[in-house]
Amino acid sequence: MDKKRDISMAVIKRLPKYYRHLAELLRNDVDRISSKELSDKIGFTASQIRQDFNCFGGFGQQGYGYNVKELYNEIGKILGTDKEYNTIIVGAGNIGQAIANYSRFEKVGFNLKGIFDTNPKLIGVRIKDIEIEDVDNIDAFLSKNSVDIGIICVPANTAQKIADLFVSNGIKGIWNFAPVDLDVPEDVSVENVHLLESMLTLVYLMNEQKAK
Ligand SMILES: NC(=O)c1ccc[n+]([C@@H]2O[C@H](COP(=O)([O-])OP(=O)(O)OC[C@H]3O[C@@H](n4cnc5c(N)ncnc54)[C@H](O)[C@@H]3O)[C@@H](O)[C@H]2O)c1
Repeated sequence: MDKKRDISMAVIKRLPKYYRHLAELLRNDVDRISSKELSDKIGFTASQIRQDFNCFGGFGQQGYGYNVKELYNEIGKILGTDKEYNTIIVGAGNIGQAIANYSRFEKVGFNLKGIFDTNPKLIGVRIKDIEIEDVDNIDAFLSKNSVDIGIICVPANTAQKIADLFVSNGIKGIWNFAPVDLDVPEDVSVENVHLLESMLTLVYLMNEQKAK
């Protein structure tokens, strides 16, 4: 059975948070946890948690609470962290370099394979063990290397061009940091990280609190 079928985006968006908290419980050698204890830890209500888990078959809660390791593995499978993903970054400026230097991604199976830019001052510079290449080499690179996720860290006015380049080379996942809505075919998934939108949400929430 396809467990992901008909699952709402709201539930899917909560899964990474469950996954992160379960990883912490595992690091702290916690074997079992009830939905009430998870609720105290995560902040979602216990009934919300049970409802979320029921979408995926309930994860076989028996007796007292959930088996943390099993729950962690199951949620990992649903999210797809039981596989590894090859990634490339296009745009090696502030954001691109920050992502390239963030070591946690590799620990959970996101393997950075290439970094591309147009700036001659950056081409040839190494970030960790990867040399930044000219973006003109990207077609050749992608014809030789299998890449799952393309990460867009270029200015907004070139982001669509880079997305088109990814799509034409068969990349099916795009992590987009540029503040534009990309136009891609249906079988290509895009996750936008629009920092300004996030900041505007924060400001809205702060002002709402003040108004109470
Ligand atoms: N830095 C932030 O805090 C921040 C916040 C929100 C959004 N963003 C967005 O993220 C993106 C990157 O931001 P940044 O601060 O890292 O910018 P940046 O100017 O530091 O880096 C952009 C890099 O893209 C390269 N580039 C330009 N055109 C290219 C092309 N066609 N192919 C390959 N490389 C190309 C540039 O040479 C540069 O190195 C932008 O769209 C920006 O709006 C950044």
